[in-house]
Amino acid sequence: MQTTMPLGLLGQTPGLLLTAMRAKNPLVQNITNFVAMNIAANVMLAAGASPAMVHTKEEAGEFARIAAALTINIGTLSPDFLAGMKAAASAAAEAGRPWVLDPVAHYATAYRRAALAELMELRPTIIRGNASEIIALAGSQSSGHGVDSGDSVSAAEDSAITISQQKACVVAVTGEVDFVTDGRRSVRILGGSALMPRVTALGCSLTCLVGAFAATTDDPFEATLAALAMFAVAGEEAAFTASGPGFFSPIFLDRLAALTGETLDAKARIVAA
Ligand SMILES: Nc1ncnc2c1ncn2[C@@H]1O[C@H](COP(=O)(O)OP(=O)(O)OP(=O)(O)O)[C@@H](O)[C@H]1O
Ligand SMILES: Cc1ncsc1CCO
Ligand SMILES: [Mg+2]
Repeated sequence: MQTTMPLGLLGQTPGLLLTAMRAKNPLVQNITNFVAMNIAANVMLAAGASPAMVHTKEEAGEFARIAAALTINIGTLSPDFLAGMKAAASAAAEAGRPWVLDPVAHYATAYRRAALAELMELRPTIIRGNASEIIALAGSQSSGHGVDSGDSVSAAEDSAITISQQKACVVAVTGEVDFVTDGRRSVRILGGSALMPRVTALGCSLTCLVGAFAATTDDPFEATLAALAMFAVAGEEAAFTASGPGFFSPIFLDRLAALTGETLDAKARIVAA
């Protein structure tokens, strides 16, 4: 691991957590969007987790009591999805399970803004978004266009720290260089590929994978760091052979599946922020 972080800051390295995650094969409930459902499930299976896309209000709360972690993504929101999200997040919190929020384009419409405010009341363990989403979540002016970011991660770092301290949660901002903070510890993760934002729903899939790691350790900061490092290394490796976004997707799945804990720790580039 190429890290300048003081060793004492990391209890479990991303590689150790990857090995532990695969051994556990955690059942993760994902209430995600229609665009992401298939790719996110494939990403999780390739990485070594057990995804279940269960969202309707009649069963989402009941299922959250069975699952080891829950992820919620507002990308293609509807009243039924929102009711399922609220039931599941409440049940996860009651059962002491971690839940991860992906606030896709929450700034775009009044309906999304109101829904996100309701979900924030249910206290996510981890929030993962792109730079525009995190800047807007802190109440600042962002330049997002639809679901895509128009801001740099570096411009979102202060917002991420503010949110993590005010809401007592881990916040991850992804982009060319990722940033993760729990309000006390902050790191940047280098790697990935410029092809990744040209394939839809990889960020949404990463949110689901964060859930799998959050089911593996009691430290949501280290869980988030491990999932982001796994994407960074597999993405960088996939880009060596991918000719464009089309072939990147299947090669990326193969790299996720082939990545060992040892290789992850050897190749991860994590820098204290
Ligand atoms: N320019 C880039 N260079 C390297 N990696 C990148 C780049 N842009 C994004 N990534 C990586 O792509 C993954 C998805 O992050 P991104 O910020 O694109 O999510 P997102 O905008 O929420 O995506 P979506 O909404 O389409 O799911 C992360 O692992 C991130 O590190
Ligand atoms: C393209 C798109 N539209 C709503 S959600 C989604 C997936 C990427 O966020
Ligand atoms: Mg997104």
